[in-house]
Amino acid sequence: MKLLDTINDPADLRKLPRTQLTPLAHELRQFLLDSVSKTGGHLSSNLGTVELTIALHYVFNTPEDRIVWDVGHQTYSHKILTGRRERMPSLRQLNGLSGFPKRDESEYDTFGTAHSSTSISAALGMATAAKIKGEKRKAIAVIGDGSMTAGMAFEALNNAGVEDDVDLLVVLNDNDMSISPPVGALNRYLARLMSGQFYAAAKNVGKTMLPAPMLELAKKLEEHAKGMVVPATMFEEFGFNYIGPIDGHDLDSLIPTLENIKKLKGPQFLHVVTKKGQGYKLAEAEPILYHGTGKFNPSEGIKPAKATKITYTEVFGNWLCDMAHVDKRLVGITPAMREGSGMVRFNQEYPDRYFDVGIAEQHSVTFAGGLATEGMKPVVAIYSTFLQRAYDQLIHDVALQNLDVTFALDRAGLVGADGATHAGNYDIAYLRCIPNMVVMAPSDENECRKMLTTAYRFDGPAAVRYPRGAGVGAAIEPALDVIEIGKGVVRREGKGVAILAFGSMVAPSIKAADGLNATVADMRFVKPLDVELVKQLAQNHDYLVTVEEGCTMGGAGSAVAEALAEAGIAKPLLILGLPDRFIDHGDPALLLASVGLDAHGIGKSIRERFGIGEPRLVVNNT
Ligand SMILES: Cc1ncc(C[n+]2csc(CCOP(=O)(O)OP(=O)(O)O)c2C)c(N)n1
Ligand SMILES: CC(=O)[C@@H](O)[C@H](O)COP(=O)(O)O
Ligand SMILES: [Mg+2]
Repeated sequence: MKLLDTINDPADLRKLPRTQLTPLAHELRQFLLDSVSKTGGHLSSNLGTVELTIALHYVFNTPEDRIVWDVGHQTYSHKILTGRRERMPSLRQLNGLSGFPKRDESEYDTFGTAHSSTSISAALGMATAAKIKGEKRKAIAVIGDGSMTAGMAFEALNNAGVEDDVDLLVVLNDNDMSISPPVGALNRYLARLMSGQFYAAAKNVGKTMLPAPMLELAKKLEEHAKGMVVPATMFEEFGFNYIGPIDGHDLDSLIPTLENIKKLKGPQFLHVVTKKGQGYKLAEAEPILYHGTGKFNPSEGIKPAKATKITYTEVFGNWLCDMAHVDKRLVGITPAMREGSGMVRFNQEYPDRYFDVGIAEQHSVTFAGGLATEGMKPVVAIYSTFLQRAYDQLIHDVALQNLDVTFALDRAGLVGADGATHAGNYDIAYLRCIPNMVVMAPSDENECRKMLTTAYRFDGPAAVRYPRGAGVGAAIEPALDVIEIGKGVVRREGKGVAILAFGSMVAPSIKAADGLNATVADMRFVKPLDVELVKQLAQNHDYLVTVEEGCTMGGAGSAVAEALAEAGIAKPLLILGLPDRFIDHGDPALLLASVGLDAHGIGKSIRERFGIGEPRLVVNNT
């Protein structure tokens, strides 16, 4: 029997002798590779945290001690060791295991994560609660070097470092990678800590320039460095007891260190060094490719995808390069999502105008604002869900000053396997209420390109929101043409019912309209809304329907309702979109169908609401 099969919860793990942990790690790594290659998922980060996960559950008394995993994309080993091994084949599928920690999935998932850099704040909250309630337990935040770049992580360190009597441990899992290669001064600093050069530099500086007491300090630094218990200026300055760096794949190093830390009070900081993709050569060599995978054969590795339809992300990436070619003022900004946002080619072709600012959505928006004040033309490529982080910056630092920033909002609407945390359901509602903003939603790839150009040429803040994956397969015109701002187009003439569709919902609405003989308008603009078109459709039809892949509350349908009310038009109006609940992970088409946003669902909702019968089957008897 395999060791792994005997572990149904961490209590079983803690019964094993230390000598069995290394064989267990081998089994776990093999299980991960087999399992993720069949389901898809976040592979490299999980392969890199096998030993760390075993060590944490072995040393600490989970779930009594709380572990908060930052982002949570590295928690598959944690799921396997906490009673969910047999559910791994359902990972990220409808009604299956989530790809992230979820409080309602297991008591070991102490905090829901997926957006990065929240773990230290949450663990500090837990440690503080334990202190107030007089309960003895550790709260442990496990955070990656990429996630450590976010302001929020530093806000938490700043808060925690002065709390001498909280039982908090921050484990920095430093694999020298974000999704893409890591960026910024923090990364440089961590690299210096790891190489020990920092201490050599301190010593040299001490010898040549420093007065006697500082020389003494430099000597101490060197001594500590040799003993691997290194005072790291920055984390110590924040008030943490810094320990490390230690090898995060060496259980003989991890376990005694964690056992020692367990006895210490106050904020502790353990710096662990791991390798993304550890143990699977292909992932070690290409951690970016294996960060998030589909299904693949582990003995062959990921094969280049067969040419299928171009994705919206690629439409954006190509547009960005074309626009940069004709306008030297263009700068492209990504908060740590170069690959996902389609900016690899732009990075290669325009390295001086490409800015990966780290996982720093707030900064990315204000940085763009600053660039715009100087006449540059910033394009911020950002996932709809991550722009939520920068809402104040969007209002205060861009829109209020009417600055010329283009927002390319990827992953708008349901995203599928990543689930509710990553779904871009709210951007229409949160953008349309901001003065000065222009908000567009393309119905196909060609319209997307035109809208990006329109947003870019518009002298003010403008957003184009487009979904994950491919569109309808429309031919893309190479020209950089604009469309008229605030104008929709009628795509199908019909009678009785007019469907006012936005973005990705235009295609299924047209299909639905065939069975209803309804009119369909591609509204194109959420803001400014084409009020004239709304009035005209209201005049010529009995019923109006709006359809959007966004929350119905405050969304594009609400905009239409407001316009009708403003014009004093009373017309039966059905608003279709995403309901007022979080929608879990699963296949995107199934998810859309489950909320009635496929052609069948749209047609059905319209018939039911307005009492329109099924289309009669015409039988040709001749
Ligand atoms: C707020 C936010 N922005 C962006 C992301 C997308 N994202 C997920 S993992 C990741 C890289 C994290 O790097 P690190 O913490 O070092 O973990 P690793 O992938 O190296 O294991 C990014 C950018 C996110 N989840 N949350
Ligand atoms: C964990 C995380 O936030 C990212 O890795 C995310 O899963 C990427 O999503 P896409 O696959 O849509 O780029
Ligand atoms: Mg990392």
